Amino acid sequence: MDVRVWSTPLRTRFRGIDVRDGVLVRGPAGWGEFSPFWDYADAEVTRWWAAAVEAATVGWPAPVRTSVPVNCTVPAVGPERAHAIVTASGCRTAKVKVAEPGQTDADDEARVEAVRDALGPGGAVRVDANAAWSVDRAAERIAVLDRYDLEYVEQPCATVEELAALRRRVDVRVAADEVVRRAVDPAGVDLREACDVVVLKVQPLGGVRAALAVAEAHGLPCVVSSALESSVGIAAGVALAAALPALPFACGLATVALFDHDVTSEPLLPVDGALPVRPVVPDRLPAADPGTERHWLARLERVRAL
Ligand SMILES: O=C(O)CCC(=O)c1ccccc1C(=O)O
Ligand SMILES: [Mg+2]
Repeated sequence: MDVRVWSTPLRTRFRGIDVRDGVLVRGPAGWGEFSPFWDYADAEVTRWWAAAVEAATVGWPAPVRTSVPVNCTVPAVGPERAHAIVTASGCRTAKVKVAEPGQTDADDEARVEAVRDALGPGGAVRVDANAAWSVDRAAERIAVLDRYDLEYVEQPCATVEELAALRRRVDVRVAADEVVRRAVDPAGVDLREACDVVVLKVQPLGGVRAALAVAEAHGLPCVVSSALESSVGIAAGVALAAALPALPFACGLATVALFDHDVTSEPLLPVDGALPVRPVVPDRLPAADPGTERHWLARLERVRAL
């Protein structure tokens, strides 16, 4: 298998990282991406590797749509940057990071207000708290942020039980992300009382087919989101979104906009708020330094041996 390592700075710090890197592998069906974050242990990333193997060896199920509506992703930046990110994206839906460590409630409010202002009343604003809040805190914060009209709140609390308790107390839809993708058995998690929307990510769930099975098991509306992949990994997310029987919400697949460099001369960036369903050819990999290269090849070797 052809293996290539890539690395790029991010335009804005996201999820505590400033540089994103990973591996692309080529097989008979095309290119696959293996790019688990460095804080994931080997045992947790075998599903990420399975996603790359699927893309490279068998490809993906047939699409039922030709384009995928997407949201722009607004990191924990100030209100002016937030406004500019939304406007530049051309998207009608924005996902705003909130509850970032080191920031205040006022920072979140200013960011969400700026995003609502940039979108106008016809756009959709969702927030992602990445499991930061207790049930009480979440109820309080959601009441405040919903003054700007929220489409949903993603992973406001850490556990399924907390999400269910919160959901009884708020009117805003709840989306489940970490409780699904970090579960030992993502299809087996009992989400019935816990959420209104399920977030699906191709690499953490083990590929497009595995993610489709998770969607079917839960029988809830799904949003496909990225794990901050290069355009090769985003193409797998687009394939999943394009194969889902229903797609009622915009997907979180516009994250190549957060990269300084992509792996291709034709990045999967939104046009009029949507991504096309098309193959991606990695013809312009941003080279990784020798140390990063060695770390990825060693990690890949260890994970393939599991
Ligand atoms: O959903 C989006 O808009 C972008 C993807 C995203 O937020 C994300 C990207 C990498 C790791 C975690 C997350 C997350 O949804 O929490
Ligand atoms: Mg999330």
